[in-house]
Amino acid sequence: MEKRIAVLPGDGIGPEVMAGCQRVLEAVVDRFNHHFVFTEGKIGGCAIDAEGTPLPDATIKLCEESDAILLGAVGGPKWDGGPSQLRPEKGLLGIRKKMGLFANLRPVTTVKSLIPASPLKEHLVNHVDLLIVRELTGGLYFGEPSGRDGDAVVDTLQYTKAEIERIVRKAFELAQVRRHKLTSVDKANVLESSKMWREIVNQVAPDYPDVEVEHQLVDSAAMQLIRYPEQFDVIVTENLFGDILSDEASMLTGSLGMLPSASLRSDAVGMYEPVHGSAPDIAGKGIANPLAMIMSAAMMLRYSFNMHKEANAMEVAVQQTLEEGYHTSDLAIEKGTVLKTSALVDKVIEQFSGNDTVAGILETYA
Ligand SMILES: NC(=O)c1ccc[n+]([C@@H]2O[C@H](COP(=O)([O-])OP(=O)(O)OC[C@H]3O[C@@H](n4cnc5c(N)ncnc54)[C@H](O)[C@@H]3O)[C@@H](O)[C@H]2O)c1
Ligand SMILES: CC(C)[C@H](C(=O)O)[C@@H](O)C(=O)O
Ligand SMILES: [Mg+2]
Repeated sequence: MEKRIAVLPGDGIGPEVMAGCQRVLEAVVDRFNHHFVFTEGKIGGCAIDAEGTPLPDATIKLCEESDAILLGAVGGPKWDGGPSQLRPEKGLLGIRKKMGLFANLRPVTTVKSLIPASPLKEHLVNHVDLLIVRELTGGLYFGEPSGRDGDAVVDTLQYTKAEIERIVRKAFELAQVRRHKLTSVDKANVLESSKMWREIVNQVAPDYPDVEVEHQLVDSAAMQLIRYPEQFDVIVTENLFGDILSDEASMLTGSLGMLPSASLRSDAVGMYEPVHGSAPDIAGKGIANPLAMIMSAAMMLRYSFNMHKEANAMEVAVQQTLEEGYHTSDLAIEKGTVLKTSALVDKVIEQFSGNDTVAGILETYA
């Protein structure tokens, strides 16, 4: 099956993890006779340098004409301090908005071999498997007015009922196919937007009688994620809270370099982006963890292309590689082997021929 994939590597470690991800994808599709056409576009700092804008028209056109988008990361100190329209991050926010990608799914799953190294191991032995559903095209990131007026500064937190309802319904639907629990996170003791958010969750809840609903205030939820992470199945929350809670939750897996994400709308088109950023402190060293990017591509196979067996094979390959002790230096595995980015990608690819579990998945479905 032919699929057109827009590839936006971006800045810093973005191109490093994207290169690895594409190699794994090519290894997977070879086995299934798919035909993926990868077309590269510029976004973020590299686009500012080349075209004078973080989101060139050509990149928007490429994304609009593609079946799915892979995004590495944008930003870095080189572009800090410029005017706000010339920030790499504007390119990322712009493409999310332009493509209407309102639902950002950020799964957090612990890996067995990483648990012994965690200070939270008592909780992680019960295997944490939660999903943060972050609203992605509204809230403080996009509200107007936003800007400065002399010594005053303003950002606006704005949502419509329709924007809240569509993300809340998406989260309920996801809870229905998981463990039937939804935690809505807000700041309803202070914010009017959160009060409306909570009302809407309660209004639509009767449409999903098989889902248990609870509300948590965001400050307490941040604490609960560390104290008792097994309590969560699906968490739904607004844009900024979701941004912060997902970086926090990444530590349950051992590294920010482990968290993938899918940015979705109502049809099959989606953008797949690791939760992490351009990691300027390690960029260019060849040591970035490519697994978040690789697992984001697995989400693309699942959500945009309906290729569940291929997605399973990619995810199992990643798990097995870690179980065998191979990892990048951001993770701590007892008696493990630290590898550079491209050597770890080689190990993941080897799983497709060498590992019984992955080979089994491939054989069963091929
Ligand atoms: N989606 C995105 O494009 C995105 C997301 C977050 C931040 N950013 C941008 O990235 C730049 C740097 O931001 P930051 O330093 O606050 O966050 P960051 O996520 O880039 O890095 C935070 C820390 O995590 C480490 N890290 C992140 N990803 C890693 C990986 N794959 N492997 C190993 N270690 C990894 C980094 O080395 C760093 O120590 C900023 O310009 C920011 O705006 C972009
Ligand atoms: C770079 C930034 C705009 C972005 C966000 O806040 O959405 C990032 O932190 C993320 O989590 O994807
Ligand atoms: Mg973030």
